[in-house]
Amino acid sequence: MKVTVVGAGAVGASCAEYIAMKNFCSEVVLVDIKEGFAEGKAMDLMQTASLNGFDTKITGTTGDYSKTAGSHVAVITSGIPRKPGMTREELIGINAGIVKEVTENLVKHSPDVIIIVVSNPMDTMAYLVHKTSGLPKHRIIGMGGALDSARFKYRLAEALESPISDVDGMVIAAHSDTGMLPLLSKATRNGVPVTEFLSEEKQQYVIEETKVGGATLTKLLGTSAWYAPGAAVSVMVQAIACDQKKMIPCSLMLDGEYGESDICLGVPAIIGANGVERIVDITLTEEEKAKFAEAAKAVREVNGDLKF
Ligand SMILES: NC(=O)c1ccc[n+]([C@@H]2O[C@H](COP(=O)([O-])OP(=O)(O)OC[C@H]3O[C@@H](n4cnc5c(N)ncnc54)[C@H](O)[C@@H]3O)[C@@H](O)[C@H]2O)c1
Ligand SMILES: O=C(O)C[C@H](O)C(=O)O
Repeated sequence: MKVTVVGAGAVGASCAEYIAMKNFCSEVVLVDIKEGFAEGKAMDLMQTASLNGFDTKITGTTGDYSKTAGSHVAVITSGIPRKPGMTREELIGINAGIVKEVTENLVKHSPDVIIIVVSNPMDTMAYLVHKTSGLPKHRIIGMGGALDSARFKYRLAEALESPISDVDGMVIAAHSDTGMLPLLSKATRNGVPVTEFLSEEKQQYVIEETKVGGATLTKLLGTSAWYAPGAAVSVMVQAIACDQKKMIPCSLMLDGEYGESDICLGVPAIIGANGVERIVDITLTEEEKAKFAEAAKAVREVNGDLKF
């Protein structure tokens, strides 16, 4: 299994590191536009191989996409991250051009590739990849829900004062400060609804902290997060590489599912060797349905700013 990661910055390098450490891929190719940067990151990571005990070969290239030929999976992390006080949507002006160009280069050299889109605003960037790549829809997957769900579980465990391994939960809808939908109604502690343990006030705290999870870290770090995003991508790549048929919320092109069409939004899906094996239709409460529709409306407005 050959994986390309475009953008050797904070998220791209973290993603390459987690993929290598889990030892399920033969090769990871890092690509960046900054001269020598991907080569340097690849060399540094390869010098951890004997220390961390992995055999994955990591190489780097400055924009030579012929080195990515025959990739099974490609992860797009190229583009600028937000600074404190910004929204993800404000990145569209610079990132749309980068994502479009990168997509064209990837597909040219790996026509059978499955693309995982990370660059923000992610739901809109995933939509852009659909509109410009010509790839079938099961081979384009936006990463947001896997990360947001991990943050939801972190906040749930904090509120429950429980180990994170006791907690399960999922976030769907948009990967944005306002459009995220943490499904509190379905979150559990060892199979018991978390609503049985948490006061109304604590439930609201968990929801609000989850939704602004990325903004909170951006304020603390001065740039956006990378460890959990890298780990989330590695889980998705592993689900494809090992045909795990794992249920992961991902931003996918909808065609009537959840009442929406011609938009990429976070929904639960089975991820395996073919990329998206199927979208899972779960029952939402009336309030959740309304919030999903509201998130779709906001993402559609941002999509309207795209020029193809
Ligand atoms: N979807 C998510 O959950 C999620 C999570 C974290 C970050 N992000 C997004 O991922 C993106 C990257 O974040 P980061 O922290 O790694 O930023 P970063 O600045 O550390 O890295 C981005 C890299 O992209 C490279 N790049 C720019 N244009 C390129 C091009 N045309 N071809 C190849 N490489 C190019 C840059 O040189 C840089 O090294 C941002 O847009 C950020 O908002 C998304
Ligand atoms: O918050 C950001 O801008 C980056 C990313 O989308 C995240 O959620 O960490």
